[in-house]
Amino acid sequence: CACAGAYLAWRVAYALWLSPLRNVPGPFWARISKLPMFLHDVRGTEREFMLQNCARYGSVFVMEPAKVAVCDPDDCLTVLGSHAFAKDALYDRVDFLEPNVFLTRDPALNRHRRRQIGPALGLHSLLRMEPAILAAGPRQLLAKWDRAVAASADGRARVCYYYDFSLMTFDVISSLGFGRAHRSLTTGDRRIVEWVRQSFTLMFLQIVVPVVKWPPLRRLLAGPLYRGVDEFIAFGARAIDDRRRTVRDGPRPSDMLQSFIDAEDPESRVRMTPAQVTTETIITLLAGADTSSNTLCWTLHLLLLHPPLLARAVREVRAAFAAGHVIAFEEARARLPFLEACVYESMRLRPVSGNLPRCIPRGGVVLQRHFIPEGHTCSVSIAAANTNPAVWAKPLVFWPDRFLANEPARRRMLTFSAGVRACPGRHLAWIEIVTTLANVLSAFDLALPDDALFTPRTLDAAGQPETMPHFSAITCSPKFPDRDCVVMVSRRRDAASLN
Ligand code: HEM
Repeated sequence: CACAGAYLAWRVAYALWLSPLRNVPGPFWARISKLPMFLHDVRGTEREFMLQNCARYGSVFVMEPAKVAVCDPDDCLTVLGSHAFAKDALYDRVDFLEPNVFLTRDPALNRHRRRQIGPALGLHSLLRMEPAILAAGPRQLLAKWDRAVAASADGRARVCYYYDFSLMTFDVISSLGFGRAHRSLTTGDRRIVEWVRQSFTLMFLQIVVPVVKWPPLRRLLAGPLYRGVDEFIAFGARAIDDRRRTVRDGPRPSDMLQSFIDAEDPESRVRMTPAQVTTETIITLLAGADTSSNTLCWTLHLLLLHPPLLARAVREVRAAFAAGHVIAFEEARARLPFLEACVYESMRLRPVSGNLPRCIPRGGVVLQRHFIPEGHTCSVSIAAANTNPAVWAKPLVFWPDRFLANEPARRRMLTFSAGVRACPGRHLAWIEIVTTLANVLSAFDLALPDDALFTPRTLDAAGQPETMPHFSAITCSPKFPDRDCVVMVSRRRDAASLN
């Protein structure tokens, strides 16, 4: 007890008088221990921690004894802009996947791999894959909702869009990455979804409780997870074998799998091994499926909470496209500026990406006039930067018009990160999100159910419609999707009758 007291006294004395961060503002307990942040992480309230402390202490504050939060958009660009701010050493703890583009902290490997996978994820190449994206994405979703409406007693189906968006985005990336049509949204086959969940859980455990990696304990503590991941990797390897056999006698499909197999780093002329191809495909699923589907959920939720904006988006879609026309991405981009602005605004206000932890490089850095020395870490808070009142007018209001014909505002929105490790999957995400929303608004009328808890009339302290609770882990997702992500769907009426 005496030892614990002495240790605590030393921690307090160090934090208040000796720490290089002693003059940086921040909550008292965060200076003393990592525990407050850890508790926010496990409770999924990291976003609140960042927003509240940014409002209270400013754009740089102490979030752990040797770590600062970065909430000013220009500072975020400084940190994200160069490989000098390497990813946090925590990423090294994950060892069940080959070194890959997402987890690696090595700038050389990251650049090399981005040159290999980049072309497949570029807009031109994705537009060639668009028929497959639309088939696994919006077309599949529309067909499912059509069947639900047809089966309903009164032409109004009650749909939980959280699960449907989630299965749909898994189907899109699985189809492109494993080389055959995946239709879990239609068939209910959740094998790949389960494997992805197991991979996420194992990743989390390896980072937080690294003892699960110790061979005598790994099967005991996390046996099913390791088995699931092994099956996932074997599944990817089979997909590559199958593809090699089929292209021997037939045409080369233009999908992500083929692009990854053929990808060659233009500098080193090196291609990926089959194991690397599988790992990168798994990484795109981990990085790209939940992020895209949760963004769809937040956008639809926000539109349902703002009926005049929803009606405006519907009018725009129906004025631009005839009923029954399946809207493709380039068409949507050219003719649906307001819908696009709604997606930007939802990504700004409800970014699904969490904090991005980085190491302070040699020589340290000055952020908001505070010198942060090397050996410390920082965490870019996308949520706080995207709502920083120094940059954004009415930061907590859902106001899509701010993004209409406003390129500088679009560039300030950090949801896909920025700089050297910015999201390489953003074009695929945009294609999925915009084509899904455009086609849904074209085909169906949407309304909140009578028992909805969050409606345009339930207002928060700032007088804005209160949004559903969320859980921030790797992405920020709805906390009670069965209760809060429900919509009544019916076939479209005349757009003119919408208010
Ligand atoms: C709305 C959807 C998405 C959002 C908001 C999003 C956001 C992000 C963010 C913030 C990062 C940086 C992470 C960090 O530095 O730790 C990132 C990286 C990454 N994302 Fe996305 N992403 C989305 C969709 C996708 C999709 C669809 C794919 C794949 C097709 C993808 C693949 C990746 C990869 C591979 C990285 C790692 C890049 C690197 O470290 O060099 N993402 N994403």
